[in-house]
Amino acid sequence: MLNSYCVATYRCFDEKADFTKKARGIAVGLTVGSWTDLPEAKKAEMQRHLGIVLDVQEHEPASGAPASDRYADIQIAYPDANFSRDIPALLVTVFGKLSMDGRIKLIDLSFSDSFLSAFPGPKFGIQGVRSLLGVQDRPLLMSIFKSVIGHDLSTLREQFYLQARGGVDLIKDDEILFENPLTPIEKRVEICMQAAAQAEQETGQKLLYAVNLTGPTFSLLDQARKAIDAGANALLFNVLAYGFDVLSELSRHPDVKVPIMAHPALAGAFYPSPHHGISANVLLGKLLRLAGADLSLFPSPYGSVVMPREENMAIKEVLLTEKASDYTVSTARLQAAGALVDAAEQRDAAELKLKTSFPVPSAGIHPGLVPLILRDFGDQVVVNAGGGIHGHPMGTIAGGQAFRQAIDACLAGESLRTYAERHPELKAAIEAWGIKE
Ligand SMILES: CSCCC(=O)C(=O)COP(=O)(O)O
Repeated sequence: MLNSYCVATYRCFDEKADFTKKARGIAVGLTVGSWTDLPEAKKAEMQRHLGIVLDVQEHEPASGAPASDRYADIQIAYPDANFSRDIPALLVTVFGKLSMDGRIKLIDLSFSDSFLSAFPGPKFGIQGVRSLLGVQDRPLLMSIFKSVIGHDLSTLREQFYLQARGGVDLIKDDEILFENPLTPIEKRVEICMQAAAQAEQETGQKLLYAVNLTGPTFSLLDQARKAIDAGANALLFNVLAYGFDVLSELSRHPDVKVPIMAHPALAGAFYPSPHHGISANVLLGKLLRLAGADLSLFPSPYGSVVMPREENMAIKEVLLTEKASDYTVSTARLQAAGALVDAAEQRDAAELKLKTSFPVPSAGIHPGLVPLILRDFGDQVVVNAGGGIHGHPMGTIAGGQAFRQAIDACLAGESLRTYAERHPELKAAIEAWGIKE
């Protein structure tokens, strides 16, 4: 019987393992359990459930490096017949027990067309977010609420207004602001949207406010409805504390009519080790886009909490790509490895049906980093800052303005330093934080 397959790529470290044997062990162990001991008749029956080794690339340690650096990149194809069309089932299949079995990291995932088509992906995507804001021709700017715990609604309103007046396109809640008696979600949305309307009258600029959707899982949809009914036009969600499936269910729900911004809280427990966990491009890229995040936040290579640049570029690539081949594995490749492929289910489509998601490199961002951000990410990026806006020597409004000026300077092809001669807010920001080139 024919089949379709999702493919996991692992980096596996071992000083002396037979990696080909290890790969076969994974392919059989995580699918049918045992193979060589099965009678022939049973093998025929189980064939469509059997994992297949697609590739094993061994890498010996460089000269002078310790033997423990020896590793192999192993690719295994898993039959879709073994799991339901949801992210928990896929993750438990390909990296459930295996994630605890030695020095092994999940470094990539590809999907069959059949699996992919179970996911609508981002409801808005980059184009949808841009249309809501009416901004098509430049990178977006986001500001983060800071010092929100223990403050009341009027303080929050004031903080929101100052951020909005600085010319930011989006404002997000701090991820540590939960449901609380001082600033409950509907009240928070109400006063912040009033401040947004006031600022819009003065600046002519639209704004999205991503309110933090928190609480027990089963009450999240009601919380989202409450926030949206109160006027929320975006949601912030701490995806990894809940799981990808919770995002997936929320984002596809018809009542959730606003973009969802995924916060990376807890991601450091998964991606930074070279030997364990899930790589950043899978965790904060492919899986978030599949689960429906319209925007994905992650640490940048330039600021305070850093992620290596190549990992940032890999996340960007998978959030922005429109090529189906970046998310799928080719039918021919599977067939060459002996897989019994159903070409209609696997399908080699040219274009990915998922909308693109905005990359949001974050943490410790100040105006002097804007040239680097735009060099690496181009126009399809959200420049995001908390301290880099509120900590501006001339205040929060000037903080937003300095960022907008830095973006304008880059788009005009002018250096920040010369642009700053005519823009005091940018000048003050550069004096405070410098420029990184
Ligand atoms: C680690 S990525 C998330 C960034 C974030 O949520 C944040 O609050 C960053 O604030 P900052 O003052 O460093 O811009």
